[in-house]
Amino acid sequence: MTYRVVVIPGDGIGPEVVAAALGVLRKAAAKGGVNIEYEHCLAGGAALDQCGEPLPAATVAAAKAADAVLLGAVGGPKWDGVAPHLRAEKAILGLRKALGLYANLRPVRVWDALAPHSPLKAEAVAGADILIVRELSGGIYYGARKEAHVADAPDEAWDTEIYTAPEIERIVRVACRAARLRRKRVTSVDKANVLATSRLWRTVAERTAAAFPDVRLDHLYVDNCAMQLVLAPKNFDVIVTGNLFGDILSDEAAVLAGSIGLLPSASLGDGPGLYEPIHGSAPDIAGQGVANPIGCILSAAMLLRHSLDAKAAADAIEQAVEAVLAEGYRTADLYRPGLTRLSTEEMARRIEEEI
Ligand SMILES: NC(=O)C1=CN([C@@H]2O[C@H](COP(=O)(O)OP(=O)(O)OC[C@H]3O[C@@H](n4cnc5c(N)ncnc54)[C@H](O)[C@@H]3O)[C@@H](O)[C@H]2O)C=CC1
Ligand SMILES: CC(C)CC(=O)C(=O)O
Ligand SMILES: [Mg+2]
Repeated sequence: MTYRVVVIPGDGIGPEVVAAALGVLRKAAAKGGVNIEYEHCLAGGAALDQCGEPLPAATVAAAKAADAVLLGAVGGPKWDGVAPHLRAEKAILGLRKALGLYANLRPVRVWDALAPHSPLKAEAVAGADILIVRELSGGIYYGARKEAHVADAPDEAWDTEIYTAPEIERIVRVACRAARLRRKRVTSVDKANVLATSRLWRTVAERTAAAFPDVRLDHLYVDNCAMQLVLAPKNFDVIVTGNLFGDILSDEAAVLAGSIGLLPSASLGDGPGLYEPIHGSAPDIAGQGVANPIGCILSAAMLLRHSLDAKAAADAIEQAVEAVLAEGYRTADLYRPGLTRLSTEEMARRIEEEI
């Protein structure tokens, strides 16, 4: 059988990390006997430049027909001035919606080789292993908003957060199922002391988790969670939360790992999955060959595991990443004197060799 993977490099460092990840994916797939055909598609600023819209219908159609999608990142200052409906970031939100991707899995793993160099206390982060389960197709990113993009100066704007019980139920179920394969703890994060959506979230989370008696559910307000994540990360197993809170907390959790360039993600629904590093297009370092490709490479491993049923190939990538870090190879974001500094491309080649 031949799998079909749509590749969307996007903007900024997106094409750099995707090229790196593709090399590693090809190597792991070849070694594991997994046949993959690739189709490159446009989205984001690159699509805006070439087609006049951030998410061409052809990209959506190709993604829907594929087994999985590998994406870099979209957006950047070049396109920040366009009308809101043309923003490059609309591509990512549109693609997630079109593919029905409601569950965003963001594993945060602190590699042994990196804990000693953490900006946080090494003993606090060493061994931390958290899975953030972020609701991805609802919440404030998708609610109605008033946004003035007229010539007159605006003096009011609003965004709306709507969550329904079925949306909360299905994401809490994902979190509880994931916890069963881990340390059987789910922390549901909300702002139920203020927000109506959060009070619904808490009630539905309780009700849903009751069907998983072997899983311990607790609740934290998001502000406290933000603090506990850096103070006592080892107290967390699975975190389940809404779209906005999950977006913010996962960037924060990247500090535990050492760099946002390390964190992968899988966005899952009932059809093809979308795999992307959690970072954005990093315009400040784009084009310099210094971006850390490991988040995108580990996203490719998640793609193999979740969409192509290729566990051995996924494991091979993760083991190679661990080995290369243990051997002291680092991109600029994690470089320290005494270690070996590699470019984006060199890091990918080193991981390929390790596989
Ligand atoms: N999924 C996506 O396509 C996302 C797109 N964006 C877009 O990306 C653009 C830039 O957003 P920012 O807020 O600056 O977030 P960002 O994640 O692109 O960058 C934040 C910081 O992390 C660094 N960084 C990010 N990825 C890195 C990597 N692989 N290796 C080393 N350092 C890395 C950057 O250099 C920067 O200092 C914006 O247009 C934003 O809307 C932001 C987040 C996600
Ligand atoms: C367009 C944004 C919602 C993308 C983002 O920051 C993310 O999904 O992490
Ligand atoms: Mg984000």
